[in-house]
Amino acid sequence: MSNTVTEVALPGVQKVASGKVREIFDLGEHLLFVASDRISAFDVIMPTGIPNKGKVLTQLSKFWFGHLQDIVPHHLISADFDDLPSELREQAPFLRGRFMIVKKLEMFPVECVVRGYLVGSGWREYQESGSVCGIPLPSGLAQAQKLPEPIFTPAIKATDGHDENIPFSKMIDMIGAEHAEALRKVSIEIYQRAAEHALKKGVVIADTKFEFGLVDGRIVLGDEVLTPDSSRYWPLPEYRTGSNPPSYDKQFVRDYLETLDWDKTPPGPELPEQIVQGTAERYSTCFETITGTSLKGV
Ligand SMILES: N#Cc1c(N)ncnc1-c1cnn(CCN2CCOCC2)c1
Repeated sequence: MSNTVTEVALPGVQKVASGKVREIFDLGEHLLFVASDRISAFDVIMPTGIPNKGKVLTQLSKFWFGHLQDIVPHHLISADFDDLPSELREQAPFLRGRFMIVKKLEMFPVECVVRGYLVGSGWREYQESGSVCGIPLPSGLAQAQKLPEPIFTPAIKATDGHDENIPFSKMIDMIGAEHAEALRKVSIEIYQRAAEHALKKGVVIADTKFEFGLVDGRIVLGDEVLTPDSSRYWPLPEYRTGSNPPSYDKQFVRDYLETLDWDKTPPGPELPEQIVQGTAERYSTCFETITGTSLKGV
């Protein structure tokens, strides 16, 4: 069984990008996205992986791409093992379930963030200014309160790797008003569709980040989509306003790390087996709750 925590290298395939938990490879006509089992907490990658995390996040993206394709086309071509090139099927069996073959897009250099609830950096900014990313909000909102309407708060990837919120006016300067307005509209629409579906299943999707690109001048949804890595997932039964609600997927890890004398800088501490197994169960339960299907057999 390969180690799906360390960076993936694939025979005869060029790696074009590497992120905290994913790698991107060039297959020639298409790209190959590979999701590892790495997990980060407090922006630090843990040395211990979560079994099947990469598979869960890949299969969740596949589900959401299908669920949203009547609103916006997407870049996913296949996540089926049989569609991999034969040398990868033979030499990288660990890819099963944790990869996406995607169309090459002309990417917009903007992260399209939609916030449905007042939490995180948005809550901190609201406390100081009564607004989020320059968007004025009603007074008297509580932490984690559902916003009257979802808000669109674009961001760019700063040189240090962190996300930097930008005003919508800067997004217009970067990509033009027509594309900026189209991305804002479609981002809010697909967030609302997904949040409504998840809520019926007992899950709050508080906010999320989309990425888009162009193919033949048409807007196409890229990246991963509506996963617990790109979104805040909260279990509805534990949702309360007035504090930071527990994360559906990462709370076990966060609570454990808070018991340690760790300064939240790398390297992260090893995770005990019961934290690993409990988190793995949360991810597979999350997948089954959202999709209504089992991960077995993927
Ligand atoms: N998805 C996808 C995709 C694709 N389907 N085709 C070509 N390239 C990419 C690609 C490669 N890297 N990234 C992340 C770029 N982000 C942009 C916003 O800012 C953060 C970084 C996307």
